[in-house]
Amino acid sequence: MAIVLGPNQFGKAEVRLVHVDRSTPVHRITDLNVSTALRGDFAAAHLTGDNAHIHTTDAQKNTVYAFARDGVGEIEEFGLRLARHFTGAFGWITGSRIEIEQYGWDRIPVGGAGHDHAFSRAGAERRTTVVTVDGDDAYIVSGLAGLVVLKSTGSEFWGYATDRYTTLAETTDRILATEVTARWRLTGADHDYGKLFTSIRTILLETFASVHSLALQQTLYKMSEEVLTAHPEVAEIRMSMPNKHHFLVDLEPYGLDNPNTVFYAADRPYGKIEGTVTRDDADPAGPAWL
Ligand SMILES: O=c1[nH]c(=O)c2[nH]c(=O)[nH]c2[nH]1
Repeated sequence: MAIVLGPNQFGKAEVRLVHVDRSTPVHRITDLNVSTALRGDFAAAHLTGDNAHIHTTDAQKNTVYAFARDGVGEIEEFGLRLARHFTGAFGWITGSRIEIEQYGWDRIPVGGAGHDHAFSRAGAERRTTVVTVDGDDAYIVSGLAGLVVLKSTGSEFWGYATDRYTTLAETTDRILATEVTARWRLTGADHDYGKLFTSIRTILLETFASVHSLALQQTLYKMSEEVLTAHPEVAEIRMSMPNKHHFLVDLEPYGLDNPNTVFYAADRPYGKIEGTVTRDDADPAGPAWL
C-alpha cells in the first residue's frame, strides 16, 4: 500500500478590493471579493516542507491589488488577466483559478440626480465569475447570487406523491419566493461580459415573473431554458433556488378568517431546489466547475 498526494491547490481567499475610477468627476466604484488558487507541482512542499515551488498566498494577494492599479474592467477580464499571469509566473504552475464576487453600489439620489461620489450598497446580490486557466485553455463560469425574488400569486403546488407522513395541503394560489444563485458556463473566453450579464439577469427575472408556476422545479427549468435559448454562448447553466416558504397563518383562534393575506415567512428549514440545464452538444466542461 502507498499513500499518495492527491489534487491540491493554494491561494488567497477573499481579497477585498475596491477600485475608484476618478478619471472624471463622476466617480465609479468597483467593489470585489477575489479568491486565487494555483495548481501545479507543489509536491515537495507537501511531502518534505520544501517551499521552493510555493508562490506565496501573500504575493498572490499583492498581485490582485497591483493588477487593479489601472482599472479592473469586467470581472471576467480581470480574472483572465490574473489567471494567465499566475499560470505563466513559474514553470511549475500549470493552472490557476480566480473566483470573483462583485458587490453593486447605487448612486445616492440627491435633488433628483445620482450623486457623483456618494453611493449606497445595492443589497445582498452579487455578480460572480470563476475563471480557470489550465495551460493555454481558459474556462469561464459567470453568474449571480443573492437575487431574492417573490411573486404573490401565479404559483400552485399540488398533485405530489403522498405517504403517511405527507401533511402539506395542496394549493392553487401560494406565494413563491426564492434566492436565486445562477452560474452559467460559457463557450470560449471572448465575450461582451457586461452586456451578457445584464441580458441573462433580465431573462431570469422576466421568466420568474411571467411563468405560471406549478412547482419551483418547473420555474427553475424554464428560467434556465430561456437563457440557453437566447444565448448560444452559454453551454450550461446551474441553478440553486431555495424555496423560501410563506405559510398561511391560522387566524381562527382570534375569530378571523385569512383570505390568503397574512403569512409567516419562515427562514428555515427551506426546500432546496437545484438543477443543471445544458445543451446536449455543449463543449466539454473540462475543469470549469472544479
Ligand atoms: O415547488 C415546490 N417543490 C417542491 O419539491 C416542494 N416540496 C414542498 O414541500 N413544497 C414544494 N414546492
